[in-house]
Amino acid sequence: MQPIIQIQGVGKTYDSGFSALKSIDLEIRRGEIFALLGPNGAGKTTLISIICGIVNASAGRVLADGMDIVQDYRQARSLIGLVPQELTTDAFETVWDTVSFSRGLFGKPADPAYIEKVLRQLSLWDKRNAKMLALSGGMKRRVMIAKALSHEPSILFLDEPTAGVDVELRRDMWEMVRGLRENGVTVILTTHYIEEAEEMADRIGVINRGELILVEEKEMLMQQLGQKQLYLMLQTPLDALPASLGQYNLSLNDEGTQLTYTFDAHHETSGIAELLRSLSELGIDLKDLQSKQSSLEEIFVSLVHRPEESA
Ligand SMILES: Nc1ncnc2c1ncn2[C@@H]1O[C@H](COP(=O)(O)OP(=O)(O)OP(=O)(O)O)[C@@H](O)[C@H]1O
Repeated sequence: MQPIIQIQGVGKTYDSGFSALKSIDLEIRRGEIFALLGPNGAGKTTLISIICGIVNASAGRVLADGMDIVQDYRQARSLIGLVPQELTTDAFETVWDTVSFSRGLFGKPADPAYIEKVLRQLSLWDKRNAKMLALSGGMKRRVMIAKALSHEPSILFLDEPTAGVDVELRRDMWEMVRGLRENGVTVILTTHYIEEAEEMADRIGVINRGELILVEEKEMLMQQLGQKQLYLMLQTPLDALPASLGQYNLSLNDEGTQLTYTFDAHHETSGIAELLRSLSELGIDLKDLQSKQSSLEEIFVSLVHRPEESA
């Protein structure tokens, strides 16, 4: 199946001479949730803006459902909904008018039943006659999503959708994004919340300093990273690991004062209970213990802070 978005050799050098994107090649699959993860200034917004026709690429091309976003701009753009980072609405307009007007901008005939459905989905129905200025920040953000969905796009871009929103709204957004995917909408979100990518995405792309440094299935990433460590601080230092603990994946550190037990976080039984029993049988007393999950965060941090780049 043809990818819904094909990004081919896309580069961007701003007028200032700053090279924000090097040469990006990426294909977005139909119906997936793709998270573009990267630190501030990595180039996420620039890439999205190019795909949405807001910023011109300096090199390369982008196809949306096979259509060139420059040559076939109108057709390609009508497939795309964009929820930008900044809230841009007319303060004195009502929610209903704002969202209906957006639909009109794409040349779609009015469809009050569809607008109602979107507003209800986003828990905005009760607020339909409220003026934008009277809404809370979270509600305004919901309106931005409603606007982006108003013309029934098959691709939705969410640029930092949950930056600065409360936990409840974040959950609602995730719920909504999943609902959209069930209806066949492809969702591309940018985030620097690793938790968000972990929770939502089918695939993850990591972008740093204008380069796409990794694109991977989330499950694969999590499997590779699905290790957990348990640190056991000992009352009395050990000279060496007792032979009877050989069955456990253990290492002795910090001059014999700490045992590190590594286990598979996805395995049903961690082996922790047995290990603690074995230690107790050997008379090894613990001062403290701590567990740590190796997470997407770690791979992300290690990827974006590669030693050769920090030099
Ligand atoms: N119009 C512009 N002129 C010059 N440089 C720009 C312009 N717009 C963005 N940049 C620079 O390009 C780089 C990438 O910016 P971009 O907004 O794409 O990053 P981002 O990954 O979306 O970051 P954030 O998470 O902070 O939104 C940054 O260094 C930014 O300062």
